Amino acid sequence: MKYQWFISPNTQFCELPEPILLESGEMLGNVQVGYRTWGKLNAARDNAVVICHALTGWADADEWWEPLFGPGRAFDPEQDFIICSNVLGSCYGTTGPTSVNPATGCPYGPDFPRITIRDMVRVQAALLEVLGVEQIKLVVGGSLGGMQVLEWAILYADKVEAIASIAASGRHSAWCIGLSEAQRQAIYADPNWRGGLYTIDEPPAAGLAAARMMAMCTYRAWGSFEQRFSRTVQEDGRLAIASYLQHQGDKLVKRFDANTYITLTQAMDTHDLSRGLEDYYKVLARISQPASIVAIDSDLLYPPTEQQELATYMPNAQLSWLHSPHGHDAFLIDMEELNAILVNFRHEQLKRHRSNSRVNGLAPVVRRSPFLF
Ligand SMILES: CC(=O)SCCNC(=O)CCNC(=O)[C@H](O)C(C)(C)COP(=O)(O)OP(=O)(O)OC[C@H]1O[C@@H](n2cnc3c(N)ncnc32)[C@H](O)[C@@H]1OP(=O)(O)O
Ligand SMILES: N[C@@H](CCO)C(=O)O
Repeated sequence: MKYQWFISPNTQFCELPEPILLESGEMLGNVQVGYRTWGKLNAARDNAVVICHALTGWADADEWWEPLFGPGRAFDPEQDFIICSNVLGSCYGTTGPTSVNPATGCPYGPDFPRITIRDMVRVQAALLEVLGVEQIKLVVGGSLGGMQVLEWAILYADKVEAIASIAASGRHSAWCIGLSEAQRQAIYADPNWRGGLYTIDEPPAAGLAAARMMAMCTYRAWGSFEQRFSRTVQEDGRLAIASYLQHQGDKLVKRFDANTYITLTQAMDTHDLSRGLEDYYKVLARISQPASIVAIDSDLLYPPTEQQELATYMPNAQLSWLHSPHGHDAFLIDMEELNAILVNFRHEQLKRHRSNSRVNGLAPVVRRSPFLF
């Protein structure tokens, strides 16, 4: 089987001018970022909307969040300068385990450094610096994207005007870490894994497929599987649910890399907004931007209690419910409902901005410090 990287022809690339100091203390040089933009940066350089993607996502947000784009929708290229970049450590155009390590001339593979959500956000911030963005209207994302959103609010508090974090938590739970570890062990158990030093023609496909099958069960919900598959047996004799999961596993293997899966799930496991700072609840209290916290009522992976906690301790947060039978992945499925939540939040943000401008007079345009943290 041939590995196929799906990097869309629309992807743009940026070589970051400076190395990135990772949270581990390691310097990562020659960082390339794969990204997309829609709309134009305005003269004040303050109309940016940053979209952060989920675990196996990529920069083409107008594909996987297509109904959220357009006039009057959550993201309007006539008004917004919308940016979505592939995360650090991924295999869709940004430096990660499949990239060539300049020190060896070979792909990093398992030697790619351990990274964190903060490292991902610092890479995004460095890209925005290159693009000339001064101020960000909104940072938005679901799942892994939602974790990045929350880190953005803390790391770049002076740049970020509002956030929308969907189906995410402020620190990865034991439940999530346990599920991720089981998925990684499935990859390690594949004889082709070879400590991560597999070849492009013999990847640990069975292990990665099994990991995806486990993950898919956590991205959906009991009711949605019952409704869709029940105990149906297909003409080929397989249970429909088994056949569906096998299909999802095979599909991921054709578009994703096992070392990348390990790198990104390990990064998610480091997620804790309070790491190296102070008490977790005090850190949540620091997030003072207007925040839309979206909970999916059927989410088994990041259950609503986690978003309720975020909204309780973040001083300007509002909790919205995405009612769906589909579980965690509802933010990629029930997009009209999600769009309505985000449109409503953005309208309120605009009203607040206008009434502040009336009270205070128009704020002068101030040249702010660069994005470097
Ligand atoms: C925010 C982000 O950045 S993430 C970026 C977007 N993420 C992704 O695209 C990740 C991968 N995709 C997904 O997670 C999902 O496909 C979603 C959430 C995007 C969409 O979910 P859904 O529309 O419910 O797709 P669903 O889970 O039903 O899968 C449909 C597939 O299963 C197949 N399928 C359905 N039933 C069966 C069955 N019994 N046996 C075999 N295959 C089956 C369908 O034929 C279809 O195949 P295809 O995708 O190859 O055309
Ligand atoms: N379905 C998402 C992961 C869950 O957020 C993805 O494949 O990226």
